[in-house]
Parts: sequence; C-alpha cells; structure tokens
Amino acid sequence: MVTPTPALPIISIAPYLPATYADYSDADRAAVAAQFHAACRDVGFLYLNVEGFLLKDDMDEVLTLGTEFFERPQEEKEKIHIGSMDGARGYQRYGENITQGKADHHEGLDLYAANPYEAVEAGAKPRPLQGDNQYPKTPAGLQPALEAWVDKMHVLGEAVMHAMALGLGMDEAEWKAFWKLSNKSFWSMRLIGYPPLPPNADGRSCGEHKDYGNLTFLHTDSTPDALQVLSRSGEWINANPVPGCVVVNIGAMWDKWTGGMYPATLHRVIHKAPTYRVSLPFFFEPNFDSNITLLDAAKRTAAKEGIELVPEPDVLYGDYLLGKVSGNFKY
Ligand SMILES: N=C(N)NCCCC[C@H](N)C(=O)O
Ligand SMILES: O=C(O)CCC(=O)C(=O)O
Ligand SMILES: [Fe+2]
Repeated sequence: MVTPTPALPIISIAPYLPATYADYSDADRAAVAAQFHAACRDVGFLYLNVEGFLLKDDMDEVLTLGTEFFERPQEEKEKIHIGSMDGARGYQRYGENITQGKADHHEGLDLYAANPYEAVEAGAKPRPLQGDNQYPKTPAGLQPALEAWVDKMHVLGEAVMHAMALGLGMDEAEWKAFWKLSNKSFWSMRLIGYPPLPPNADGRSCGEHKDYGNLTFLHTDSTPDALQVLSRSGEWINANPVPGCVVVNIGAMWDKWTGGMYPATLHRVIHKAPTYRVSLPFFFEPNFDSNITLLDAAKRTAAKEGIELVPEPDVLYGDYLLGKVSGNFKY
C-alpha cells in the first residue's frame, strides 16, 4: 500500500537565505532549526518552501528545456554519452542506470563539480569523476539554465546546512568549522527523463536507494504518484510535488555525521502514468576530500534526548562517492 497524500513537513528557509536573513530574528532562525531537527530525526524527508528565492518561471523553464533535450534524436543525445568521458559525466540511455543490480527505467544527464584531480593527460581516458561535464548544445538555453540552477542550489545548500547545524545543537563557531567540510561542495546534479513504465511491468523507474551526500534538493514537474519515500513505520509514501517547494532528503553523510540520528531515507520512483516525467535532483555534498566523522553536537544532542547512536567508520567523501558511482552504469 502506498499512502496517497504527502505526510511530510513543509519548512520555509527564508530566515537563513542571504537576501532575507536580516528580515528575521535569531529566535525565528532557532524555530526553523528546531523544525529541521524534528524533520531529520523523525521523518527524513521534507518540503522546503523556496517561494521568493526560486521564481516559478525559472523553475518551469529549466524543466521545459530539459524535456526538449530528451525529445532530441537519440544519436544526438549520445554524442555526449558518459562512455565518451569518464563513465559518469554526461548522457546515459534508457536502462543504463543500475540500482540494486536492476536496470532503471529512465534516461538522464549527470553533472558533477569540477574534476577533483589533475587535468586529464592528452589522449588519456579520464578516470571516473575526472574530466569535464558534457552539456547538450540543443536546446541552447539548457546549459545556462542548468548552470544558473547550480548557483542557486549552492545558496540553498549553505542555508539548509546552517539551519541543520543549529538544529543539531551547534553554536555559530562550531557551524563555521563544520561548514569548511562542504564549502567546496563536490556537488552533483541529474536531469532525469522517465517514460511511463511498461504496463503490467513490476520494474522500477528508479530502484530504491539512499542518496550519497549531505542533502538532495529535488525539483520535478507536476506528475503525481511517482516518487515514493519509505516512512519510519515501513510504508511507502508518495512525495508528490508541492508548488513553490523542492523536496529535500537526507543523504548518507548526515547519517554518518549523526551516528544514525538523521538517517538517510530510502526512496524510489515508480512512474506509471502515461506521461513523460522530468526531474532535476541536485545533490549538495561535502568537499571531495572531506573526512566524515561523528559530530560532537550529535553526541551532545543524543545524550540530551536519550537517543542511542550507532557510529560508523570514518570515510572520505570522494572515496565513498567513487564506490557508488563505479557500480551505477552498465553500457
Ligand atoms: N547522486 C545520487 N545520489 N544519485 C542517486 C542515484 C540512484 C540510483 C543509483 N543507480 C544507485 O544505485 O545509487
Ligand atoms: O526523480 C526523482 O524523483 C528522484 C530521483 C532520485 O532519487 C535520484 O536520482 O537520486
Ligand atoms: Fe535519490
């Protein structure tokens, strides 16, 4: 059974955004931080109200341009195939993304922060996550719209990380130190196109998984009943789009930072309606070389709230990501 209506919290981020920060008091920010703490601890998914920060026209335009890209001839899309770069940056065909060993029913364009290594040697094949992003040439407006989106998502990323840090019980000095782990975010972004699942197929548009980093900001078209999230009581809930909001979910790095107090939530996409669905998840991640270790603030808050933490071994974010990306494609 899938619960038909979203039972997820809606949080307004305006008190933490640079353009509106001064309009709010520290008490307002503490209230928002407390909302994040409850949502991350108890639910794992939330809606972020971004009205006034993201304009409806821009939100619509980036998906319209994305749809136009997916409508281009297959051979044109394949000119920027991931196989002609590092195996991760670029276009992937329908069925090439693998989740839990099974092909997903979607096509996509994957983008990442700049190459974290030395430049690719002339004539050499880029290693995974090395090299450059491959942007479509047509429609011409898509690359600038995606680049503008990435800039906006960085502003949102810092604001939400700040609110979550305070919600976890950090003071401003601790937050400043903590921010250094994500201030050169090895971000990632996917433009995903989902044809309807074949009738009577029990396949997955995107199989169940957890996201890899800090936070995901998901913008989708208005298609309902596609994205599902696993509630703490073990039911799949439809996280349907809410106008003026992006869906936020917690990734594996916050799970590690908090010893499981903010668990990364399982989610999946099952899109059966007879329309072509387009989504744009932006993954706000730590720096490539950040070491992720249990936070003191998590230990303090857990002790105060009587929560038992389950610490995990430290990881370097870049190593963790490479481990995931290397298993993601079959082509
Ligand atoms: N960058 C992120 N988080 N991407 C999530 C992709 C999820 C599907 C992927 N095949 C997997 O198995 O993880
Ligand atoms: O398309 C969606 O709604 C979600 C996609 C997703 O979960 C992902 O790419 O990590
Ligand atoms: Fe995801």
